[in-house]
Amino acid sequence: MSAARLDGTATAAAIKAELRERVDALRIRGIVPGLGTLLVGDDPASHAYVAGKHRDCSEVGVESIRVDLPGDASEADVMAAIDRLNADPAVTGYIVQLPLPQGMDANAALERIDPSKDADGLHPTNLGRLVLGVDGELTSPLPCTPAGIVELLHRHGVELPGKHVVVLGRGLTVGRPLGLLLTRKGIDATVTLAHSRTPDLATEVRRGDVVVAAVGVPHLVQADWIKPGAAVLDVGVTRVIDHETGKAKLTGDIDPAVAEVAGWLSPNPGGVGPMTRALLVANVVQAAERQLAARPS
Ligand SMILES: Nc1nc(=O)c2c([nH]1)NC[C@@H]1CN(c3ccc(C(=O)N[C@@H](CCC(=O)O)C(=O)O)cc3)C=[N+]21
Repeated sequence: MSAARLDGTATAAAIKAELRERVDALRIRGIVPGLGTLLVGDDPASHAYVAGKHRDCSEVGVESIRVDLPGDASEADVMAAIDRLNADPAVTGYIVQLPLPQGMDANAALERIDPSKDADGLHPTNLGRLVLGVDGELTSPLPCTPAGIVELLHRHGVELPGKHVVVLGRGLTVGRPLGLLLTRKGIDATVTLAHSRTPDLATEVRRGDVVVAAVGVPHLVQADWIKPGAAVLDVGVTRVIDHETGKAKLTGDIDPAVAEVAGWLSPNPGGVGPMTRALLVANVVQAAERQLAARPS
């Protein structure tokens, strides 16, 4: 038996086709959605991610506003760039690409973002609304990876109400907000949020009907940790040098043998990554729709 594929590439393509129609409808009403990205420094992985985001935007008719600062930019430079993105009417939503260079206060940067333009859903106001349970079409954005995971499961018919979801990792962009989202009314999962100080990960993971691994430890999750038939989502990415080719290879948190036990498995690449990007574009389009709704008629 081999797990069925949670195909993020195909699902993201379907979401982008739906978004294109919403973008066309906005353009008719005179609103052009635009995604801004603020990237500090020259980390090649971050550059590749940002380029991918702008590629997605061009596919759906969303404009791109790209701001790149050198690695030696000061915190004041970053704050000033954020203020300009807040003020730029062409930018309906934007992200500050993380991580910021060593020593820079990422939380201060996130707090400076206009919450109505927060395409990552990581501003404290929007994280607070996630806790309060305020969201929906015309209210506030959800963090992209958690929303992408829920959407990926939903569109493959994997039900969450009453299920036990084990999340590995408590990071700001995935684990922490995913736990909050999954336990909300309407999604109704029971969540175990495990992390590097959890004593016996294998025992925790064995309880999961759904397992989400977002820790960045290559092939951490073993086949004998998985309840047969469980849905397994591989979020982590680590660049590992392949000993045969000598080249860096993207390696997920899930051991490949898990495919023999799981009922569903998200490939990596091609799973959660493309969903994160599609939900980012969705947040930008939704921000533009909120602008339209707020416009005096
Ligand atoms: N403010 C902020 N928001 C983010 O959403 C954010 C961030 N900072 N910093 C870095 C992480 C990482 N991240 C990825 C998104 C998509 C893929 C993705 O689509 N990956 C492809 C493979 C790409 C490749 O081959 O290099 C895939 O999974 O198929 C990867 C990584 C968003 N992040």
